[in-house]
Amino acid sequence: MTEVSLRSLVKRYGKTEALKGISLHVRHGEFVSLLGPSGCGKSTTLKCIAGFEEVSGGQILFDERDISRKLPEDRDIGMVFQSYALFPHMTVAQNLAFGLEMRRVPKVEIAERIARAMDMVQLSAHAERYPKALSGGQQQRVALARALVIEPAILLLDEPLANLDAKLRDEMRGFIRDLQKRVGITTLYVTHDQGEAMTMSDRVVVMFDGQIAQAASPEEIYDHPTSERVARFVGNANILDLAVSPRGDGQLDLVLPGGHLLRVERPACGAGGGMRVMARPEQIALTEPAAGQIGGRVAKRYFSGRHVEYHVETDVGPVVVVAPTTHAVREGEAVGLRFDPQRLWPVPSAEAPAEGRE
Ligand SMILES: Nc1ncnc2c1ncn2[C@@H]1O[C@H](COP(=O)(O)OP(=O)(O)OP(=O)(O)O)[C@@H](O)[C@H]1O
Repeated sequence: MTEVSLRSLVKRYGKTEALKGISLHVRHGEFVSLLGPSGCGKSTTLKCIAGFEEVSGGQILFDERDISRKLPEDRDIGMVFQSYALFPHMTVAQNLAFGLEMRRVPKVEIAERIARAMDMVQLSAHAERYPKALSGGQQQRVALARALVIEPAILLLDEPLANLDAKLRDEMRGFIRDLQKRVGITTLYVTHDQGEAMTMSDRVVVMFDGQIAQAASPEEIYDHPTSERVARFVGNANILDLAVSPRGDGQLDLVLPGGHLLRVERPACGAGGGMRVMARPEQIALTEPAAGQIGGRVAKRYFSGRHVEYHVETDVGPVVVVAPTTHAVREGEAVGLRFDPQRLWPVPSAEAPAEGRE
């Protein structure tokens, strides 16, 4: 197993600075997702690690070895792309054998390793088929087997599920994660799908504009985003403009329009500057009007089968609440909203007014 360290990595394409000095440490056997909108530099990061792109500055280390200048074939990586990139004129077994033959692995061992890899991706019966005789999901499993059969130190996956339909994508998430755990291989996974990143990863790295905005566990990213932008990108977030007053004991007082006072933890990321308050839709309770900390009126109601989403007009602006389907509130009805101070999270905001305003 291998650790990966990126140190102040810079990549320029002409005048475009695709990576603006990113630093990241990926531990032995860790599954880390790079998540962000199109053009934020996810694929460029992976290509630099793989050696398909030359870095413009900074270092890439595998364990303590600086591999920034090594050729891709000398980096000991396995890679899977969005397009399956299997050789169409070769059978599945031949596709897997290719990388091993290049590495001059003895024939007997090649056969054993192919058999093991095919078993790992549960496709042993398909070894003699050609790629076109396989479904998209099966082809992607072959691509995984081909990446793993060379027993690389690191596995790099660039949007491997993007070409699959929604149901298959869900199945493949679990499949890839289980396989990665079994093999115990250090893995970097690129996706713009936050559901994928959250369900599969030990750690999620959120990137914007060639920089890392936050790197943390899925739970930490979801509950404690370090900026409004991360809060909005990962899951649904109500960002509320409330009067925020810092206290001496490391907490913050939030004052609601009706006068209710909520005391919340002051996040380390909010040391100075403006603050807004994040409330996740499923963490707000819908009540009778009199029982709410603030009042509102249901403007829209969307039933999704699993839950109901309410868009509520309130004194602090529109608030989205997700409630169980047992709630039966109609559009136009007056409601109350209750916030759990433990679940409210202040986020620094460039645009928000300074702390302490009334
Ligand atoms: N070969 C290239 N030549 C010039 N600019 C490039 C090249 N590859 C990437 N870029 C630019 O670098 C930036 C980062 O691109 P990158 O492909 O890493 O983004 P991404 O986050 O992977 O996006 P996507 O999800 O759309 O693939 C973008 O502004 C892109 O236009």
